Amino acid sequence: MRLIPLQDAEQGGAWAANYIVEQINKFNPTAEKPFVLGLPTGSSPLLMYKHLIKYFKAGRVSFKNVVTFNMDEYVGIPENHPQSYHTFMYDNFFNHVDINPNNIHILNGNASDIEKECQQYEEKMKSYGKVNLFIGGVGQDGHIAFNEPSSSLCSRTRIKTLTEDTRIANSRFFDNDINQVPKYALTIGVGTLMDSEKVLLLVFGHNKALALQAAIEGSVNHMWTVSILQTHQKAIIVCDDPSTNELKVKTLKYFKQLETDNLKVEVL
Ligand SMILES: N[C@@H]1[C@@H](O)[C@H](O)[C@@H](COP(=O)(O)O)O[C@@H]1O
Repeated sequence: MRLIPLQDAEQGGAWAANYIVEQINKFNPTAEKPFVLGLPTGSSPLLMYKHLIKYFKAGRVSFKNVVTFNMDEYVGIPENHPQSYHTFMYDNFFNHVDINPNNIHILNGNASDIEKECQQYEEKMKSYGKVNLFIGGVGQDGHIAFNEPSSSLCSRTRIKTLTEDTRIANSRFFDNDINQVPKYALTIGVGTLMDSEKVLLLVFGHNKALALQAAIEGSVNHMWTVSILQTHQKAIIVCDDPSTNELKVKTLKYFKQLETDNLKVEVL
């Protein structure tokens, strides 16, 4: 696993956006052979999207031949609800770039047959071969997508019950009222994420320090689903300074030395 310890979320967002641009351009996608990109929501990727839009407008990247799959979506709120992940993605990214709407995939949390919806999502992903790069965040309890503690580390796309911790954390988007936060979500599984060719996680803020420690220094454990990335061949975690609070000084020093040449951020 690579750890990219940067100063703040601004640098982290720019680093991740540059990495995505580089990966897409290197792949040289076409309509027949698109680049498949997995995408997250939440506050962690906001600056990354901001930079991606800027790089698109500067002509550094095109999303014309990029196919996207989102990680998750709430169950039981309308697609056009201000806090749905559909709304988030169009407002913060899709409406500002040249992506073909037919190439956008987001789970339908209002599907009448949830099981079928999840199975078709998996099949659609497989129809492209694999996801080339999945971007993610992490919850305070170490969840990736909505794979809450004790999720099977081999899980596939399915419905999950959100923990109280997650609902409290996400209530900041719902007038600080936990009762407005949906109880369920559809989410890709841990296994689904692990099938991606590359995974890049964004971890920012002191409230993510325990999750980052579990991810880097802990043992692989279903109570911290993020820890499974230790068994992925090509995983990168981009983090800011406050999120490293629980790491050993030695651990942080080691990664900083390893990545000396890669910690310069091009915020164009
Ligand atoms: N399902 C999402 C996760 O995919 C995300 O990683 C997490 C952290 O969000 P934030 O980046 O806002 O801290 O929130 C939600 O629970």
